Amino acid sequence: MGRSFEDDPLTAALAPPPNETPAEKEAREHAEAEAKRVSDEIDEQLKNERIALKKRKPTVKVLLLGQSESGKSTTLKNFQMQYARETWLEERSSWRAVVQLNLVRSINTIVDMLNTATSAASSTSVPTSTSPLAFNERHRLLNLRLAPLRGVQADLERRLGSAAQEPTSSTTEPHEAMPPPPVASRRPQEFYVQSRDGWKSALARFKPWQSDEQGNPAAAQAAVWQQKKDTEVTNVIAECAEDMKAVWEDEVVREMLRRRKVRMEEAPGFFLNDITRIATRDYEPSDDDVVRARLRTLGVQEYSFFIEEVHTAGHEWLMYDVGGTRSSRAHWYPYFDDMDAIIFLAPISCFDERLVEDKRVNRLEDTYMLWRTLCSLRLLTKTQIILFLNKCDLLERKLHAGVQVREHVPSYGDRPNDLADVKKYFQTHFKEIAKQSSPEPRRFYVHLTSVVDTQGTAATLRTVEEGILRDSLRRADLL
Ligand SMILES: Nc1nc2c(ncn2[C@@H]2O[C@H](COP(=O)(O)OP(=O)(O)OP(=O)(O)O)[C@@H](O)[C@H]2O)c(=O)[nH]1
Ligand SMILES: [Mg+2]
Repeated sequence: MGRSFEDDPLTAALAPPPNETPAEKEAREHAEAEAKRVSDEIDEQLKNERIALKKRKPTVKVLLLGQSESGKSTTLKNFQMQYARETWLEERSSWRAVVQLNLVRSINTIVDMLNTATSAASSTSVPTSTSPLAFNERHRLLNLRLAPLRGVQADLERRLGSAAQEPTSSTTEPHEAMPPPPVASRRPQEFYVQSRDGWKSALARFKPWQSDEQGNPAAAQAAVWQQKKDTEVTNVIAECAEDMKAVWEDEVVREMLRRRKVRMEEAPGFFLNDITRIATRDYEPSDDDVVRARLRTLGVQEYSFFIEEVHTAGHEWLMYDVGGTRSSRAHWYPYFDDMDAIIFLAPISCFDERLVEDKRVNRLEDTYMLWRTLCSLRLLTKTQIILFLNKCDLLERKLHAGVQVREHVPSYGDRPNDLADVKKYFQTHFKEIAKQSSPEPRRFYVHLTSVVDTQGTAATLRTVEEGILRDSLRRADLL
């Protein structure tokens, strides 16, 4: 049986009092009308907010993928430089420590080799197929005079936030099916920083003193200590400038590097041709220096910036930069289902190199494998995937130096070993992989890039940005 009106406690509580006077009734009705007016106002406000929210464009999310050293962080730097100029300028001088570290590491690598070579030269009398390198007292002196740079490297590494752990090859045996070990795989070890907010927390230790830190004695003391350290490091580097230049430009050293098949110019964070400019007491990194500076990424790091547009209020962009070594790739997957676009970096100059973390694997083969996997994922059928065939400048340099693609990529066959043909071949190959592995037909977006060339990259980024935005808005409307 249904309950009567009087039985319902809520209705009873809201009902007017039974012995209400006309004045009380009038006051009550007035209060109720006022409450309704306020309630309607709130409803209207909520409705407007909902409409505004619907009108507001969604955040654009982009994931950068590719093997280690493919250029993901460098692409992100280009986006920052172009669209988050203020943050970029705030951070720029903090990159000095990274550039200094890159330079010092390169010199220490050469000095290490020189040490080994000079002691071997003085202790061995075994005849070699090539004439012995003509090391002399000058080389021994250079070794001695550059010794302080070891302390500088250790200090910079410690302060940048993490012990340097280089990914090592799981085996030293060459893979049977692979061509001989690549010349470019012998390179200086590099340094990485792991932090949730990417390079920000690493660079924070090198930020100039902020006036808003006044009144905080601990921060002030830390800043004084940091400044003292910065000055010490910079002084040692400046004092070694002439010797660094001498060792890098030395003909015997160059010959030693050639014989050992070490191509310093192709290594990440190459600054040896800029010693005179960088090894000074008042060195300030330029935009190009920051773009070329190498700091390896571990984990997944999020960066946000706002891109203004002429006809709309603009959009917030969230970019996710990931570590590309094999051990980092497990972290990629959770980010796949929420992205508007993926920019995949394929470094096509690496056709004759092997993975640092596994010397059995050719870097181009590894990139093909990643690309194939990405294109085949059902989860990504609606995600725009943009391919950057990157490091075209290094590709050109290699071809110019006479490296033959067909010796490392047998399917290249008898095609001419020139830049245009090689680029065309790779482009077609990646397109074919996408076509064969995609579960549904998808558009092939490709750009031939050298992301260290900031001007050229700026134009590419504008095209990419417009394409991603168009797609993202179309999908937002469909939802
Ligand atoms: N010459 C040349 N160097 C490049 C290019 N792209 C990137 N580099 C350099 O290659 C190095 C590696 O680039 P990163 O952007 O750090 O590579 P990543 O993909 O972020 O690597 P991980 O963080 O290890 O996954 C850096 O020193 C860059 O300056 C390019 O197109 N040409
Ligand atoms: Mg990176």
